[in-house]
Amino acid sequence: MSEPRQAARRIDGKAFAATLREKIGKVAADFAAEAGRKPGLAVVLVGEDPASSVYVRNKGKASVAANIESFEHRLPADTDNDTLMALVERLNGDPAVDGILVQLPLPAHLDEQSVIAAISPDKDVDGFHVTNAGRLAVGQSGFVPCTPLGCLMLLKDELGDLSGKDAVVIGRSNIVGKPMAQLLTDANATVTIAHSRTKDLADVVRRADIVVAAVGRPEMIRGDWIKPGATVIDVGINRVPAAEEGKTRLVGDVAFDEAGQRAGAITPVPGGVGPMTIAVLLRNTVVAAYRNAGLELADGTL
Ligand SMILES: Nc1nc2c(c(=O)[nH]1)N[C@@H](CN(C=O)c1ccc(C(=O)N[C@@H](CCC(=O)O)C(=O)O)cc1)CN2
Ligand SMILES: [Mg+2]
Repeated sequence: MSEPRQAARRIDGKAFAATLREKIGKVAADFAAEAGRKPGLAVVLVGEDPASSVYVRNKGKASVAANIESFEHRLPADTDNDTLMALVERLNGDPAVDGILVQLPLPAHLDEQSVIAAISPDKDVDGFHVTNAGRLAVGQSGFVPCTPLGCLMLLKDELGDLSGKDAVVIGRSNIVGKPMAQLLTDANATVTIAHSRTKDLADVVRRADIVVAAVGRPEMIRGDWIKPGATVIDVGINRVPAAEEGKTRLVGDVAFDEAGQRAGAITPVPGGVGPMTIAVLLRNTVVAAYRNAGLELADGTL
């Protein structure tokens, strides 16, 4: 008779992010002592989307706690492209601002791509500018999008060397799936990118030692798709109706309870990948500050 399986280890992204933020705070203080000013992060929010408002507020609070100057710009929902571009241009030229972030999604009448393109690549701490996407693709140093870099940090902490591991990334967005696949490839994993047209997705996932789910569909990845012992990173944040009338709850793209019976380790939602996004944003901002000030930050410090 086979032994009942041990439940998967829960990868505590919240705790990992807290430790990282503390380290970033110390490096930011060192920067301030050397440069005579704190690193600066400008966050731009257009409109009043409730979730975006919370994320922007959290970014501001996390910045201040990590010795980073926070510049918050809240613009009305009917802001036009020219006004937004003029603000981005002003921030590009502001020496107190090391990082610029425009909170997404933007209202539908604004063109996200042209706004991202207007941000100076050297202040693009989200890593969304084509210049930074290109730098990542060809192995030059630039800014890497926060969510996939946070996932890589959790994976390395959990597994150590990723060399030769079979990894599947489910989702091919410019913000998560594509950069995630690039980072895993650079870490010498063997990477498959799966998406909505992938045939026999369950079988593709069953071969993987590492599963990164970033599809935006609640609990789509089922427990019996998971190879026993695999490491599962769930990027999904989906709000679904809760059992109690009128309430909602957050779930990932992975059916957590099922997958937790087979995985070796798994990130929860909430408390897994989400908190890493903001911690890595602060990290990228401090790195930007050192670069923009022409100061040396030793490799591997952050
Ligand atoms: N310009 C950007 N826009 C957006 C990004 C981004 O990285 N840059 N990412 C998301 C939103 N986001 C940060 O902006 C973000 C999302 C979720 C979390 C997080 O910590 N989530 C918690 C749960 C939160 C909740 O209870 O609702 C978790 O997963 O534990 C942080 C940041 C889209 N836009
Ligand atoms: Mg649009």
